[in-house]
Amino acid sequence: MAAQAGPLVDLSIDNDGIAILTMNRPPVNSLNLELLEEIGKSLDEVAKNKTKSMILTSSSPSVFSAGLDIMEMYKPDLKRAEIFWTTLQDVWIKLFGSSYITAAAINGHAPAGGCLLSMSCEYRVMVEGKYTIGLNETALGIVAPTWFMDTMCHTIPIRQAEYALTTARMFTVDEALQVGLIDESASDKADAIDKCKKFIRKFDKIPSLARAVTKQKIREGPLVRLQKNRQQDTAEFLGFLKNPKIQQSLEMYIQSLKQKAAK
Ligand SMILES: CCCCCCCC/C=C\C=C\CC(=O)SCCNC(=O)CCNC(=O)[C@H](O)C(C)(C)COP(=O)(O)OP(=O)(O)OC[C@H]1O[C@@H](n2cnc3c(N)ncnc32)[C@H](O)[C@@H]1OP(=O)(O)O
Repeated sequence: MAAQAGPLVDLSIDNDGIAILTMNRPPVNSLNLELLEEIGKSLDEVAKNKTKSMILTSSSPSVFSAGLDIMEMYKPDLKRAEIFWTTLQDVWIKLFGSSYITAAAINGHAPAGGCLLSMSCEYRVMVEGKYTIGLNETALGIVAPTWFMDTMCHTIPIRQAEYALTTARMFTVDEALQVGLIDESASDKADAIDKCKKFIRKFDKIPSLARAVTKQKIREGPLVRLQKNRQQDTAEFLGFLKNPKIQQSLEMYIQSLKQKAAK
């Protein structure tokens, strides 16, 4: 993977007071520990500055995020793996449970953890193209954690979520629109950001405390479930990493990604 040039995230506030959080870990914004830590810090900053809303996007021209960095799971240092997993849990709790308005401008592929980040926002606009979005864990021989599943069930009907999760379904932009996995499509990133802003402006006349408490109450179930089971969830993740069969599957998957990239 290319050496990192520049900061892993960019957090800017536009003239309307909307925070734009851009992931910047080329080539595919795979979520390693350092990127997750930076996303977490940015979410803290948005909350601390009482910014009314945030749009999550990517600096890549074709990938929103490739999901978790597989190298964090392949033959890992277990201490680092534990910190990696708890940092991912923290990011999800901060984003899914945020009081400010959130939207994702999905300007490219969004598999697995990339799909999770976008589903944790309140609104999704995806750029048209040959991009796909979904939770593909079962195709890798992995069981998506319960909070990944909960987030999908919070986004699309449970019947569709069960079918998508068990079949590792990756949705095209049109399919995602049809099932409600995304709310709108856009012609390019600028259009996606504009559409996210239009969504955010819908709340101009809604009292912000009522909006925030309503959001947090409707999201309370999945949040409480993870908060109560955090240690067990982490133990399951570490147990999964110690399984030789899983390590073998990850090795094969890494090889297939590298072969595809070399073509
Ligand atoms: C019983 C209860 C058990 C509970 C246990 C809990 C277990 C849960 C564990 C894990 C959960 C995991 C969720 C995840 O997020 S796993 C990650 C899944 N992600 C993917 O499968 C996506 C893989 N990537 C792609 O499909 C493509 O890269 C794509 C995003 C579509 C972009 O395609 P393209 O632009 O053509 O880029 P390349 O494929 O050429 O890739 C460029 C280089 O980037 C490397 N790469 C890609 N994805 C990843 C990744 N996720 N992690 C690390 N590295 C990645 C790829 O190998 C290329 O590298 P190189 O240039 O060195 O060859």
